[in-house]
Amino acid sequence: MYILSPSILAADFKELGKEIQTVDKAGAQYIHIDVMDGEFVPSISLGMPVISSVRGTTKKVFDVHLMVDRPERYIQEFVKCGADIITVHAEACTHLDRVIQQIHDAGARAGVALNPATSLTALDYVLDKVDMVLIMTVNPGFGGQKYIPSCTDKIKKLRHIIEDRGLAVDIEVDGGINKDTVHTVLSAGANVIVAGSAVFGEGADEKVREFLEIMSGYGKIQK
Ligand SMILES: O=C(CO)[C@H](O)[C@H](O)COP(=O)(O)O
Ligand SMILES: [Fe+2]
Repeated sequence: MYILSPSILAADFKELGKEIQTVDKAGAQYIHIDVMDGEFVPSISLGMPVISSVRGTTKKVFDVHLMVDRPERYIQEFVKCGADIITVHAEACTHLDRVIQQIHDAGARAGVALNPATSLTALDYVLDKVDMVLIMTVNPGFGGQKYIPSCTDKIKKLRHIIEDRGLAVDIEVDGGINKDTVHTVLSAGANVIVAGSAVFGEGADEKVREFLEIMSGYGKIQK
């Protein structure tokens, strides 16, 4: 099933609730929320109070991408403020297996993100324990960057591994996804599409519909 997860990093923060409702009404199934700590990545974005305050604006899935060192410190709090999926970076966790367990114990779905330079082998012993893998298609930390072409092969390889092992793990892609690059990642095997700067701005509702229309050419769209 194909899912669109607009990244609010590119939204107008003074109208955040309305921006979320616009993409919700247009059919986006997830809302992608980027949390940056100024340590794991250079920038600082937003945290729990913002997530709590927009939680009431939509019933859609909050897809929280933690670009945070040692995320085990915050899992329970993010679930409490409304996260439905929590994705942690393999590079930020000393005990990745334990953090995945912690996310599930807190009642959320668990994702693991890999930076462009991180090998798929980081997933060898956890792939059967996660709900989603996030393949970063830019170096994390900022919106509006260019898609890194070497990530395409990684998405393809991961799709083969998931199929070979008979698993039902979603492949999310994040960074530089627009109406051109989305074809590349969909053909490679991604099924959860994050897009920030290609969605928010003028006509966000129309852009969501355009993405969903493209995605429907590859398979069933999740309702
Ligand atoms: O995780 C992220 C950055 O680290 C964002 O989700 C991503 O960059 C989305 O922005 P864009 O679609 O503009 O590239
Ligand atoms: Fe993200």
